[in-house]
Amino acid sequence: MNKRIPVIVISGFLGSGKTTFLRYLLRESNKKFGLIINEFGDVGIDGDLVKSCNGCDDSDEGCIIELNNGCLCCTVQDDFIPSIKSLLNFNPDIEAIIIETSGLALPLPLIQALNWPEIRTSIYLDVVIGIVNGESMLKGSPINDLNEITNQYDELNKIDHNASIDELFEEQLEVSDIVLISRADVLNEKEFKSIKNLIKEKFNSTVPILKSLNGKIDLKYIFDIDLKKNNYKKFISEEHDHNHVELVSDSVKLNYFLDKKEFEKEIANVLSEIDILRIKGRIWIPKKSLPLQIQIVGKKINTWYEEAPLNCWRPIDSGGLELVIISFDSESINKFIKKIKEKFKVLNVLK
Ligand SMILES: Nc1nc2c(ncn2[C@@H]2O[C@H](COP(=O)(O)OP(=O)(O)OP(=O)(O)O)[C@@H](O)[C@H]2O)c(=O)[nH]1
Repeated sequence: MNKRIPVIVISGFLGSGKTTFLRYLLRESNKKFGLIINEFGDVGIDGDLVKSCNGCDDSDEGCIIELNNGCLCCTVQDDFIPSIKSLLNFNPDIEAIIIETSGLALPLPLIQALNWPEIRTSIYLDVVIGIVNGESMLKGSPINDLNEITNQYDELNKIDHNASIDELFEEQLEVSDIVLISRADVLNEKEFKSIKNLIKEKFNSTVPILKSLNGKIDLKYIFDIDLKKNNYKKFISEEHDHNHVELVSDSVKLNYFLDKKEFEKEIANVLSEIDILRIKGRIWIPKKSLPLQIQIVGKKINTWYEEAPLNCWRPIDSGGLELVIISFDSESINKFIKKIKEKFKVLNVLK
């Protein structure tokens, strides 16, 4: 009989640090993983960022499946089960499967699906990791700048998103066997402890709550069997609401010339006028051999040069930009795209 393959689930709100942790895990563990990367937005930036870490090159993509449908928990039958089957069929030598859920996915339906008859003889759920943005939790919310963002929507008399964000956050943490507090590098000891206590009290949690410094943790918590709690098991038979935080996303490609400094300055200016939840993508700067990776959470801008896979979009002979933008409503995304077209020396807009 075949050995069952362990499955590791990584969850956490948008921008909490899931891909950063996954990249660390892939680089540091000497294992062959199959990966399912679920993203919100039609351009797979996260998948591109993990390809180089997983030892897969462009000709070996069978071990990474990218699902850009925003919510794996809603497409279990159509996407998730076939993805698990395909990983197992094409990569009989994988030692574990890692699922990075989108920041909007409710982990419970996914966890329950791992027990479906079609796949449960081949795999088993090993550990659920919940990641929390430590910097934003200092302000009392899983999202950076939530107050500013909700003020904007209150003014527009739109919707109150707090309830569903809280529910999503709660479910992500309730089912976790390990909680990682990201951005521990920018927290002092007192701040880390206060967030840890808050999580412990709120969720009556006895699971390990660890510091994650740019994804770095002690990996014995992932691979040491004795430390695992199977915390999700107590929720497995419960009926849960399947309400979602309503978000929208769009993407933009532009041909333009800017350097790194100018880009960061201009984008900070745009973001001082418009609140956007999450932006990711890359820009190609003329004469630079590597693209500049762009990661923005709230107003926090992070950039670095790193290769992108050969099959991703690139401008032909000039500089260019490709961004995925995620927000609570399309109005602010449209405003954002309009602004960057005005501010940057755009040559043409590509769709
Ligand atoms: N300083 C610092 N930055 C971090 C840390 N973890 C993540 N980040 C940054 O936070 C941003 C978002 O991190 P990601 O790992 O892409 O977050 P994510 O949860 O995968 O985001 P989504 O895919 O949008 O849900 C990036 O700019 C990261 O470099 C950390 O521990 N410290």
